[in-house]
Amino acid sequence: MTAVINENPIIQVNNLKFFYPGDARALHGIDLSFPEKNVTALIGPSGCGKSTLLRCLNRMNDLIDGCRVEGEITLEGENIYGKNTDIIELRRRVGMVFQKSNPFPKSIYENVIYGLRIAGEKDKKLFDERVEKSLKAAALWDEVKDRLQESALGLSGGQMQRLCIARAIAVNPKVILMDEPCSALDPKSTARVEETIKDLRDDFTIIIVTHNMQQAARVSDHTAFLFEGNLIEYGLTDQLFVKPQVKQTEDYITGRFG
Ligand SMILES: Nc1ncnc2c1ncn2[C@@H]1O[C@H](COP(=O)(O)OP(=O)(O)OP(=O)(O)O)[C@@H](O)[C@H]1O
Repeated sequence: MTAVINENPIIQVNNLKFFYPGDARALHGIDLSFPEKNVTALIGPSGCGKSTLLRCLNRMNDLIDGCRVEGEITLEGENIYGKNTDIIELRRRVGMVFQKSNPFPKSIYENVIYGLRIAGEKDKKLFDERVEKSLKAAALWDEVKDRLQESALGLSGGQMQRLCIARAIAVNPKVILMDEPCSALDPKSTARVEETIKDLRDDFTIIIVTHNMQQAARVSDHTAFLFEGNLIEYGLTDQLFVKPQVKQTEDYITGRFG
């Protein structure tokens, strides 16, 4: 199914096909546009291609030897699979938060400014500003402001995940990709991260993969439902969950399969 939501799209996916090594096709020609400063959820049963699609958006799949991409993805109008794409700059503009938080064995402060340091930045005043701003945006500042020089590994699981969000924010991305960011968290930490995601939509475009349909319904503005490498339905989250247009979507969200 082709779905286009022309509400200031920041990313456009055009006829995207993705093949794992051995020509195993995981995406069969996806057309989808992600509106700016919105939260879009990718849902669907295990193996439907959610993570593959997400990882195409900042070329994380390039790390897999022998994979192949066909079609086009544009970020602010530019083809990210073009010959002249600077991958490091692409991943600065399209950051990523993983399923399992992955803070570095460094201080909280150093974790947040990590991306700035590797980009060659040395300005201490800018570091200080960026640490405060990013931790505030990730709703972690109040909990850590008095122990910024302590190891990030001493934080709780939920705090570590919000630190990873702060680390992604610190390099001023346009888009933040999140792959099951709450799946390793308890319900209270999940609620904090979900609140954070909702707050971030004022400044960033968020694309989140989730197995949890309640979570998609709580945090996202738009939802895309994938099945066996195809986009089945895409629309406003409220409409998709209340009045799905396609029988397969209805069957999935009502728990008939999945
Ligand atoms: N590195 C890989 N090499 C080969 N095939 C892969 C690889 N990663 C995923 N696949 C296959 O691609 C298809 C899509 O996988 P993907 O991980 O994108 O699905 P998903 O919807 O995110 O699933 P889940 O919800 O279980 O994480 C599956 O058939 C999967 O087995």
